[in-house]
Amino acid sequence: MNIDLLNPIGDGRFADVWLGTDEIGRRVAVKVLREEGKGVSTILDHARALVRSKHKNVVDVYSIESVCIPNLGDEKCIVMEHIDGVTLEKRLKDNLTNQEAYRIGHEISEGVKHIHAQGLVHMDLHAENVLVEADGNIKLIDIMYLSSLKDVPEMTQETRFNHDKKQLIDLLSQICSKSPFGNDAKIEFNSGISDKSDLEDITQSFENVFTLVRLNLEYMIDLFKVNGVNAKHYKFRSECAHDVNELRRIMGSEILSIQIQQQYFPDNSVDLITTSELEDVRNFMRQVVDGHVMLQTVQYYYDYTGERDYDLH
Ligand SMILES: Nc1ncnc2c1ncn2[C@@H]1O[C@H](COP(=O)(O)OP(=O)(O)OP(=O)(O)O)[C@@H](O)[C@H]1O
Repeated sequence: MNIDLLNPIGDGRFADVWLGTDEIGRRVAVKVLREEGKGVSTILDHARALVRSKHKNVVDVYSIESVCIPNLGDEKCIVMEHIDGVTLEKRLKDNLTNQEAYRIGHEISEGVKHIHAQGLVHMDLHAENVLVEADGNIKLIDIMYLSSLKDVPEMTQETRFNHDKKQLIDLLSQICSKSPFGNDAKIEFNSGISDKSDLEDITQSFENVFTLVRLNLEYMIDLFKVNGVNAKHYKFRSECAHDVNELRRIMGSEILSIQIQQQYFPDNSVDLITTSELEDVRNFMRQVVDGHVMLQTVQYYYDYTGERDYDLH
C-alpha cells in the first residue's frame, strides 16, 4: 500500500505518529515505533493485537506497511485509522456536563471490556491515550504490545488485568471530578468499588453516579447531591398500568420516582428510580398478582433489552 506522509501529529515515549493518506485517499495515522519500543515486542505483535480488537471505542488498525520516514528511511509502520479528535487530557482541562462525563466514562469502559474479552490488556490507560472525536465518540489508542495473555502464567495475567482496572478507576475518577457533581461524584463512584471489583462492577458504580442524568430528572439530581442518595434506575415492561400501581403500593417509600414512559402494544414501558437492589425489586414484583412480565423484564436501565427471561418466577 502506498502511503503519503503529510505531517507529524504525535510523539509519545515509544513512537512517532504521522498523519498520512493511503492509496484510496483515506486519512491514516502512521505509527513508527522507536528502538526501545521494538525491544518490548515486535511491531507485528502489537498490530495483530490491535487488529483483533475491532470495536467502536478502540482504534482500528488497517495494516503493517513499510513507509519511508523522513531522516529514518524505510520503516515498518502500523497504519491505522486517523482519529480526528483531542486527547482526553486536553478535554479534561474544561469541565464536562453530566451527559458528557457519562458518555466518555461509559465508552472508555466499553473499550477496555472489549480489549479484555479478546484476552488482551491495554497496560497504558491514561488520558493521553484516549481520544475524543468531535461527535463525542471515544477511541482508545496505544494498546500495549502484548498480543496475547494466554502465553503468560495466570499470576501475571491477573497482575496485568489489575493494572488496567486500577488505571480505569483513576481515569473514571478524573472524569467524575470534572462533572458538575465534582468531588462528590468521585467519592460516590469510589464508594461503590473495592479491591475485588471486576470491570462490570467498576462500570456499574460509575454509571450509578450518572444514572439519573439520562432521565433529565433535575430534582432527582439535587436530591442525590444533597442527601447522597444512591439511587438506581431500572426499566421494565408491564402488561397494564394497574400492575404498576400495585407495585407502587407494595414498594411505598422505596420508590423515588416511577414513570410510565410510553404505551406500546401490548405492554407499558416503565422507568423506576429506587435505592433498592435489583433482587429486592424482583421480590417486590413477585408480590404483584399479575407481575410476571415486570419480573421477567426488569433490568438496570443500561442493561435493559425488553426481552423476557422466562426462567424468572
Ligand atoms: N490513530 C491516531 N489518530 C490520531 N492521532 C493519533 C493516533 N494514534 C496516535 N495519535 C497521536 O499520537 C500521540 C502518540 O501516540 P501513542 O500514544 O500511540 O504513542 P506512544 O509513544 O506509544 O505513547 P505513550 O507515550 O503513551 O507510550 C497520541 O497522544 C496522539 O496524539
